[in-house]
Amino acid sequence: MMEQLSEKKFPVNAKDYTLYEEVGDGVSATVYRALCIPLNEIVAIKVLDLEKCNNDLDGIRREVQTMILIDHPNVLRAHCSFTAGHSLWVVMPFMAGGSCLHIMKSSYPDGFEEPVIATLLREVLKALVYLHYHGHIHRDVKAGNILIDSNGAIKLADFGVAACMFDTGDRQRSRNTFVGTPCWMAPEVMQQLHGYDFKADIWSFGITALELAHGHAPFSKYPPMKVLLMTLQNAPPGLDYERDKRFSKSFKEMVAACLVKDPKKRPSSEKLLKHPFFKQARGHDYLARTILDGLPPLGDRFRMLKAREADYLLQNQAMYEDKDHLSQQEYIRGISAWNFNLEDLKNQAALLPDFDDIPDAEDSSNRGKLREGNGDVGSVVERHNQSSVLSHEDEMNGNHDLDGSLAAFPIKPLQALKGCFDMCEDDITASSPSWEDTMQSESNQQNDMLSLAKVEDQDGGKDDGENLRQSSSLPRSVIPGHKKFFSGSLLQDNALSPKKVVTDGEREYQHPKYQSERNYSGPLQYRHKKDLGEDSSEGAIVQRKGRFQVTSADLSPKEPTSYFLNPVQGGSTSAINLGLAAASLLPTLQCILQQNTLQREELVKLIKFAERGSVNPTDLAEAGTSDLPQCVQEMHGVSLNYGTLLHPPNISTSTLQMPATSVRERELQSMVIQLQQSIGSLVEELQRQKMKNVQLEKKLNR
Ligand SMILES: Nc1ncnc2c1ncn2[C@@H]1O[C@H](COP(=O)(O)OP(=O)(O)OP(=O)(O)O)[C@@H](O)[C@H]1O
Repeated sequence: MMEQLSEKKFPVNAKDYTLYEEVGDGVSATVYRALCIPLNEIVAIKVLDLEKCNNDLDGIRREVQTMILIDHPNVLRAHCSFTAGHSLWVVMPFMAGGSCLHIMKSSYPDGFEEPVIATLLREVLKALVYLHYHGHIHRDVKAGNILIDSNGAIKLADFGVAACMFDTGDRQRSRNTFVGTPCWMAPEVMQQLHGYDFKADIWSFGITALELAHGHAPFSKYPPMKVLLMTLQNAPPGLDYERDKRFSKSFKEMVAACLVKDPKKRPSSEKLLKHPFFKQARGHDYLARTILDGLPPLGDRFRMLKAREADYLLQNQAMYEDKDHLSQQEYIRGISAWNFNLEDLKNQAALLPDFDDIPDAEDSSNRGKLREGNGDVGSVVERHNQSSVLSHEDEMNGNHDLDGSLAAFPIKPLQALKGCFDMCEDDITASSPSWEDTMQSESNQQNDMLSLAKVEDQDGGKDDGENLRQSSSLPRSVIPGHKKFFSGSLLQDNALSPKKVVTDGEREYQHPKYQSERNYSGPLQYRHKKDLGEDSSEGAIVQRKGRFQVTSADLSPKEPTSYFLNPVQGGSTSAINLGLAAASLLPTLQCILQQNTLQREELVKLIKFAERGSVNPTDLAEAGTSDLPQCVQEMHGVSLNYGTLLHPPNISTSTLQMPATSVRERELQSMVIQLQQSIGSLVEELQRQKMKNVQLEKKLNR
């Protein structure tokens, strides 16, 4: 099928297509059913508003390129792409069933039955095996990106084409933007301290399994900031409470194996594919018979869902008053498709109401298992940050007061690290040691290439390790007149950017075959170690640095981007609309943002410094210790004051004889609290300015 498609020449001109009804939308893209007139074929066209993604056009170009070159039956491949006015059109096969999220929303609000889930997930996993093998991290695995065609065939969609959509120039410069969707995002991606690899997709896969089982992802009712905190602090979600009785032990084990906070302990996609849970997976026709049968056409379903969303928004308008600069629609969508950075996240969260009063099964599931493995997180906050003391019940629920959470945020990464990376095997509460052990030893003995070949055989797909090159050559004919797009390697440029940052103490492998692989802007950022014979299941790090640790200079196109990008010249839509009055605020906002970023960088330095454990209490007592991070030196006076507060002269001898490590820990924590407070006030200021900006913008638009 894919081969046939690739033979066809899809025209790269808007006039050759007739757009029909809308069948989906994302952050800044709308998807239409359409007719390709010359080929008389129904297609889907994703129309991206380039004005909303002015800052990473090169990244988008690469993502589309990837989508075109991909060749696997379970991965949605683009036929071609081109610009039309200020939009980018991506032409794809039409997946008449829509996304699993849409199907659940319209017909299975409480999730699918287990055999359906196993069938869906096995197809997704095959896609991940392929992508990971070829060095891609999908980064946005979720039910909304699992598409199904009229025959029940499954394809994983969306290569982060929209991942940059929310990035403004400032955000890019802030160098700490996340991409992905908070509910599905792995803790290490949130932490941003050690880089992440393809195991991040395994976490998202586990969350997607829960989403398919319940009809929604864990924590999906919460604002992003809260999701972030809950993911970092709580024990991983799982299938282990009352309403999950209907699910088998092997399903529970499979989910538990994916949702381990330490990425090294998560199985690779290949290994996971051998999990007994997938034995119950069936064929395409089973899906067509079960979940597609009787569904209205995709366009009608989409219209109904939109109408429901609009109703909901209307009913809850009061809740959102004065917060209209937040995207209400996106929030109601269940925070799917939020691409955000830490600072924006805090700002957004500060403006959202607290939803803690909504009872939720996931919360109750967390009762009793919270703090396992990272039990000190909450207590540290209680000891050291009076402003963010949490009630016991809230803590047990993982339902921290939002303000408290915000206030406490900067202290958390330091603590949460313990939870994320020192997590013991107990995390896999329901996990069967027998499966894990068996898989581990099997995997160690097996030749990865052989097992991969087996997987591909099942698909009838081809993968002999040369696939990347083969697939690179396949679509050369797809876009006439754009050969330069395909000349040379798929991963042609930017790989050896002199600005590439390698995490301390860790090397970045570059196989000669992939030496020209890019190192930023999207999933093609990492290298695979298989060719070296290293076992990827042991967490071989293929990516040490995400696109968002790259400076704006790195992001400047390294080759002409005229392929589809001529209409866009930078400057966000909002900036264009601001007008003079609003523009006068910009320097202030930029200044605040810059300060904010600097503060954060200092914090990260501090955290890294603390991790290295090189701070010694006496060092802290000596002013001007030169090798301490700047922030430690600057905070020196504060640290001593806090030290006095924490250990007043009349406290007990046992406290005075506290081990050096805990003294050091306390001192560092007090510094972090100080930094946190100044960040807090900067964030507030930024927020005030943003509000003003929005009001001015509104006035101007009237
Ligand atoms: N080829 C397709 N056929 C049918 N429907 C599609 C197709 N591609 C996308 N859709 C629908 O459109 C929705 C949005 O598409 P897509 O995920 O690509 O946009 P996005 O802007 O990247 O969104 P997000 O950021 O939420 O993932 C999908 O969830 C799906 O329901």
